[in-house]
Amino acid sequence: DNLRRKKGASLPLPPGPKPLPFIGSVLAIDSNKPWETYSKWGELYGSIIYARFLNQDVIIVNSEKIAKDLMERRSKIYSDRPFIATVEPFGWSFNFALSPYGDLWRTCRRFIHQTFRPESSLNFRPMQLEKAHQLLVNLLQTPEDCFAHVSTYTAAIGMSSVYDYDVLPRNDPMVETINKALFLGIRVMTPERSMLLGALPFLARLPSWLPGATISRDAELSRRYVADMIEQPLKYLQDNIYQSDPSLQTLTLANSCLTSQILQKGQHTETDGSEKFDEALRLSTSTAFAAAAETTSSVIRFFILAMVLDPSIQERAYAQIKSVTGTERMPNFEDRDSLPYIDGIVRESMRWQPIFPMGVVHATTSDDIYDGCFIPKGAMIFPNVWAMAHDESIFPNASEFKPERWLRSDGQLTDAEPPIFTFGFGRRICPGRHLADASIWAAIIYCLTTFQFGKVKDAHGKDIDFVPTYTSGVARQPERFPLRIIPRIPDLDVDKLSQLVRAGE
Ligand code: HEM
Repeated sequence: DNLRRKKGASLPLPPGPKPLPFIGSVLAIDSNKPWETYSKWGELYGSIIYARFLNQDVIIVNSEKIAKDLMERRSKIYSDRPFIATVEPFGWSFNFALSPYGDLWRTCRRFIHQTFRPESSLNFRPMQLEKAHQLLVNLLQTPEDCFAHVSTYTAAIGMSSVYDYDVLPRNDPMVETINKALFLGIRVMTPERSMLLGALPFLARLPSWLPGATISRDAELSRRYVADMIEQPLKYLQDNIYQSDPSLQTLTLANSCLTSQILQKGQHTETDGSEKFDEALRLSTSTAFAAAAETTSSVIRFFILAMVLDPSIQERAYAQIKSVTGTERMPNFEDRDSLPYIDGIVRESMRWQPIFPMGVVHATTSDDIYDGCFIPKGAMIFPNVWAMAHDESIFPNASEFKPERWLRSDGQLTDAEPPIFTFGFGRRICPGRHLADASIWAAIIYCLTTFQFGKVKDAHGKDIDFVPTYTSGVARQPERFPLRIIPRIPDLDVDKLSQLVRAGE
């Protein structure tokens, strides 16, 4: 069973566990934390593992080197996405991040790339700082809604960079729609869960009035929320995109936003007005703002969690900020190179608890041979990003949040590559990573300059400890935890905050 024929030669599949009958192999995996099972298998079988789930070939990759050998160096045949049974029922076909490797994907990817490549992403920095300022105002006024404010911050950046739409400072209806739309889908979009649903497809088709038919009801709700999430911005665009006389066709959107860039390009290409163009426009805009929202906010929540769990880190960070920019102004992007400890924090916030612990699944489009082993066409490739981020030979005491691991003894950043693998691999690597990195840096530096994050205290002034818990699904983030947010500046109010921000501009 462990041998496959290719061009007459028998090559072994990579080592791995014996296939269990029927759905047993999928059920044997804790779908809340599949990376733990795969890491244990790694100890037995090595860094590249073959497993068969139902009738599906799966290759699990536990090392960054092998992930890059396959998905980057051989990206021509490792860039497909597999069929994911939960995509359609949950209304997620809007998301080209899950589309097969083909023409539609290529067009969307090109659209996104032109707006979010490194040089173009710089256009968004003033807007990102403006939103970070709003985040501080929100945290100052209603610190108890911290989690919601972080969502608003990243959704605001997404909506602005994609649609030039300014969200309300709080409780924006579009932001609420995005959050609702993503919440249900994220939980079932893992390949393991989707394979189970694929094997038991009747679950997705049970009438929603049947007691216990949660999946079917969730799917129906998710479809409705996703439709709203796509419709609301489109309606906004229809109402606002052209100046009052549509025959003038003059865009009123900011030049730098994704929609405007695509439309300008579309007006000069043969695809203008075609159905394909419209579809690519719809897919790339809705994917970009959905992909920008909850991902970036999850990283910021992990940062806040790390600060609450070990307050000494914020003190070191604040000491560096004070020594570089003083206390009379907010730092800005030009200060970034002089604040290496903050970059250590940014990198740890990405690495410590990767928000896509199993990356996003790839699939092969041809047979391949790696290290003498056969890799079949159509195999799912699972990059175990968690294992890569917790590789003790690269990150000793990996479960600790330690910004210094990125720093030399003189306090400067080492030459090590930042944990880019948390953004994926090869031709599918996250095209929003430059925007995300700047959003995370801006939020972190603004927060560290302004606030201390701490545990809630009991009646005797003692910290109340808590055990963090996490959401599960294709993306992961901390569940709400109790915290205090204390301004560093005495009597800080909105006016003082504005002065600091203006002085930093
Ligand atoms: C910290 C924040 C973010 C993280 C950790 C993250 C991570 C990822 C990962 C792991 C993938 C899959 C890569 C692969 O298949 O190998 C991905 C894809 C994608 N991301 Fe992000 N992302 C983030 C923010 C963003 C932002 C801000 C945007 C907005 C433009 C974005 C847009 C996309 C798109 C469009 C794809 C699909 C790419 C494709 O399939 O070709 N992401 N992201």
